[in-house]
Amino acid sequence: MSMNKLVVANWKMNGSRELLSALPRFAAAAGPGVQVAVCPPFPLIALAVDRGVAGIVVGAQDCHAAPCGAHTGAVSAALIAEAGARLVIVGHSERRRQCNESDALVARKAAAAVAAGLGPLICVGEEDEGEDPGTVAAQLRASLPGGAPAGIVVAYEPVWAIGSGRTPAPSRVASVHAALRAALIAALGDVAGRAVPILYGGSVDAANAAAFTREQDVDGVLVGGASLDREAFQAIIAAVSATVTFR
Ligand SMILES: O=C[C@H](O)COP(=O)(O)O
Repeated sequence: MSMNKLVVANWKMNGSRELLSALPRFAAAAGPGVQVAVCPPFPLIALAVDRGVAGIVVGAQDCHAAPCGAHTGAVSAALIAEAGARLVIVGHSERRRQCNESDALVARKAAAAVAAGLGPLICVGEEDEGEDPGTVAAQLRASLPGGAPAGIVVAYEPVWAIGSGRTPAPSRVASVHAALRAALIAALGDVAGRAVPILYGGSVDAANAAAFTREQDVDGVLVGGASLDREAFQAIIAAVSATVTFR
């Protein structure tokens, strides 16, 4: 049995057409059982897909909750899927903060993603260091789409760790992930709840990535700043690959 890992790059409002030339290098760094995904800004999604790099999944960073309509500047999940993306980040803390996105809106966006055939990567995380893991689990419960949604990924991103160079101890990440796993099992049932990958995000780098992904229920990492540096992201993929075990 393999224990697979997922390494996701969130370029945020960064990156360039030129940086897409690094995709083959990222794919080459992934060992067996490791899937790499890259989420560039919207204008680069179709370009990234058109590169046709085997082993790289392309994703978006947000979608609108409505299937279509008069929402100037917004992008629907269906159009993201048509561009060739396979997943979409929803509920990132930067959008929750900067765009006042609520758990209920995140849940609607996740539902829109599922309806369009995309896997929603739902982000949750506490604002302040040391908050009860139950707070994060409650945020996840309120951010999940209804029904029996397919393709969900969850990312635990403590807000205080994002872009700060500070990280929680791997054991703290493991305890939050355990609470998130329990919430997923309660909401989706045992089999579906256990199948959802739960990623850690927040100041992940090549030096700490392996320590997180060795923990129980840490199924990969969501990487911001370090994913913009070719060498750094390649090293993160390699470090996570080294933690994959087969038995
Ligand atoms: O989506 C990525 C996270 O916000 C983490 O960003 P960071 O790796 O720059 O801390």
